[in-house]
Amino acid sequence: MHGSVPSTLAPENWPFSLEWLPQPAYMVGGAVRDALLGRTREYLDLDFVIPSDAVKVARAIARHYQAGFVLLDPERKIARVVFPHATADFAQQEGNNLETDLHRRDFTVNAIAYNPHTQEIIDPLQGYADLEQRLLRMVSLTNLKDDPLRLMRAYRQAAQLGFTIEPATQSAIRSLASHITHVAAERVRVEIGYLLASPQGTPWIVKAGEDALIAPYFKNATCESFNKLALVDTAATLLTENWPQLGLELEQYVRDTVKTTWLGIAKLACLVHSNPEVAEIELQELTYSRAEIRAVTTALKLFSQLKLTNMSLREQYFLFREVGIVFAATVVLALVDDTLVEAMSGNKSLRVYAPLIRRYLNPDDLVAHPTQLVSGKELMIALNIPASPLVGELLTEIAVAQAEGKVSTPAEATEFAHQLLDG
Ligand SMILES: Nc1ccn([C@@H]2O[C@H](COP(=O)(O)OP(=O)(O)OP(=O)(O)O)[C@@H](O)[C@H]2O)c(=O)n1
Repeated sequence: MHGSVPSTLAPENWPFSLEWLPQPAYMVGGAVRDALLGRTREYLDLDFVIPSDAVKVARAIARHYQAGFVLLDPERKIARVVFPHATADFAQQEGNNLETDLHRRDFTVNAIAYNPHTQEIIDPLQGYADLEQRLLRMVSLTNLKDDPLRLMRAYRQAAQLGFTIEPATQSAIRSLASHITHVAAERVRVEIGYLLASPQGTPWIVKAGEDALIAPYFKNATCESFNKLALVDTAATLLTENWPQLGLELEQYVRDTVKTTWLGIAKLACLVHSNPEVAEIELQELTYSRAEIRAVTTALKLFSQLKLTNMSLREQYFLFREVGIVFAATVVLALVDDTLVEAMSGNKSLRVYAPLIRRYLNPDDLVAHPTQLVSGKELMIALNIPASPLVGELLTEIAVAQAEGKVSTPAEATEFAHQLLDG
């Protein structure tokens, strides 16, 4: 039918032997879709449908290969086997036959099955034709309604695959938009995370916004907020071209479990309410981690300070202390703001931040990266003072003096603190 079956589907490339699968058994979902598209995946993520005993099969494979086993859904009988470089999910077939199972899925391109025993492709919904046209077409409106996360998955998959959403599907999504709030916020957060993670996601999160899927989470986001997302991508490219090290930082994840890069943090800062307290509530509702919430609110709070010219060394010291590792994301936000406010050419605007960026990237710069000349304990002994907030204040003043070049040795630092006390 579609020529030869791609070799990426072949059991030789699986983390387990075909012998472990009963007959019949089917591979479905993203792995089949991507193989037919010729897309290679960094991480192998296989989905199997088995008419009966799916959990039992998964358990046996996990045991034999000493792989991890997770019972994902005891009711629907779905289990996961986690190999060092791959994951395989085994689900009990829904309904009496494979066709019924495929008819319950989200989009036609995700409803193509492959039988590894016979090497047959089973495609009752003509998903292959949609793959060729690079179209995401719903299986049915009812299916979208049954699991409204699928509304958001459409935009995310369109972004990742470089597809478009078929017009009737898009209308159906619009008509069901209010259903998105029936889905666990955590699942929505994951999809939004993908859309914010790369420039390919930007036009699609804008579309999701136009189709009323984002408003329930970011109630105050306006057209301007969405327009800023593309500016974030541009600003990040500009920074990366000029300071590759800063570009690398933007790609770093804030936390491994919640997949948000610093670039994602800058984009979240564009969508949330400009008041950090309201922003915090919005992000909490989407189940963002505390580290991520703090990153967004810090960037929001500090980006305008980066623009101040003639900042004293003292002010710069406190700015770096507060901004910490959110620096790159904060510069991005400042650049975006410049573009909006002054329609400046990027390069001209970049120059404003160059001195701060150079400090940040220089590990020996004492304003951005102070070292501790004396510890609190040493100070307490040398000055004969008890533990109190005063010790912290003295340490800060020493660090500022060091940044200003007034002290550079432990002895000078102690003497400086002595004078402060006496004065
Ligand atoms: N809300 C969902 C989630 C998944 N699926 C079905 O389950 C398959 C596997 O889901 P998942 O692994 O989440 O996504 P993939 O399509 O494999 O794609 P990706 O790896 O890009 O997320 C999908 O292809 C689709 O057939 C669905 O119908 N509805």
